[in-house]
Amino acid sequence: MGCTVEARGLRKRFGGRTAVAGVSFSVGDGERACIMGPNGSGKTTLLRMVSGVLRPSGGSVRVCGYDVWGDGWREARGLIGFAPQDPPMARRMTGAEYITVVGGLLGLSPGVARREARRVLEMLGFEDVLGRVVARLSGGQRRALGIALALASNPEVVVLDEPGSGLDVRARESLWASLRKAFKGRTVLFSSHDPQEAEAESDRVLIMHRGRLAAWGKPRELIQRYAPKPRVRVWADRAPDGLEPVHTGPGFSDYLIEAPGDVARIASAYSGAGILVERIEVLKPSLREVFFAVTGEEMD
Ligand SMILES: Nc1ncnc2c1ncn2[C@@H]1O[C@H](COP(=O)(O)OP(=O)(O)OP(=O)(O)O)[C@@H](O)[C@H]1O
Repeated sequence: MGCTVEARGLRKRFGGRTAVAGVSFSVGDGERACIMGPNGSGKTTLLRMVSGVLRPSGGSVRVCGYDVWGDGWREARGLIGFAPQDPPMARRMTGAEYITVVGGLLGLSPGVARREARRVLEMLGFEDVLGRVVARLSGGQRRALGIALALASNPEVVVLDEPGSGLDVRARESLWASLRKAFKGRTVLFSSHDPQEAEAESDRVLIMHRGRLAAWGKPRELIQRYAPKPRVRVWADRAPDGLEPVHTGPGFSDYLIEAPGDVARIASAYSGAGILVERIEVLKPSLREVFFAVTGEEMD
């Protein structure tokens, strides 16, 4: 199970606005790729184009060798399961009706759609949503229903738009524990705002910034390439002269730790200047630092 996804020069314009500005990447058979980026950077637009839901303004995407927006669309669509961040659902339907009606639009028989969706929902611990009315479901429960539908057709490629968003840490961990089982062997693309989630759950990370690909690679390689050194963040209402921060924000300054003793040297520069330090934290190299290094912006 599983197959490759290859995007070449994918572009999307909405009126005069460019949402995705020529993005190329490939995800190998059975790999899990995470698309990271701030709000509005083009993640959803990219995932919708890859899934065959939104027609690109230019470029191409192949899934298992089939051209999603060309003559292979029928085969490609049958191989992809897409779970939008906020799946459109009629509020008066029950979860089970949603699965059979929308599953039917995707070509699934009612029996297969219900059986497979129930199997996935049991794995996710959300089987009770089938008997409940959509209007009474939480955002997380609706997302679970969307994910169950995406997996019901037993797709080779699974595309999930921010599966973990809006969930607290514990709910997100339990969702991922189940997703890992449900994914087995499949090629997966998902988007996330969370660098920790990206690092833990993906083999490759694609960082989007203003519709472009700012960096692409394995998490460890990206960290090694863009942010190999730890930083120390000092929280104080001002910074002393003579130290060179790599980054400053409201109430804090960041300094690179380049040699043993740097943290003590920085702390004593603050105390020597008579500045009261509220807190000092060491930021280990992570995708958060990579994101900052390649885009010049902090992840939210
Ligand atoms: N249907 C649309 N019509 C017009 N503009 C759109 C449409 N969809 C997206 N955009 C614009 O395209 C850009 C990228 O949006 P997109 O939703 O892909 O970003 P995103 O990275 O997924 O953001 P978020 O993290 O907030 O979900 C934004 O400027 C957005 O306003």
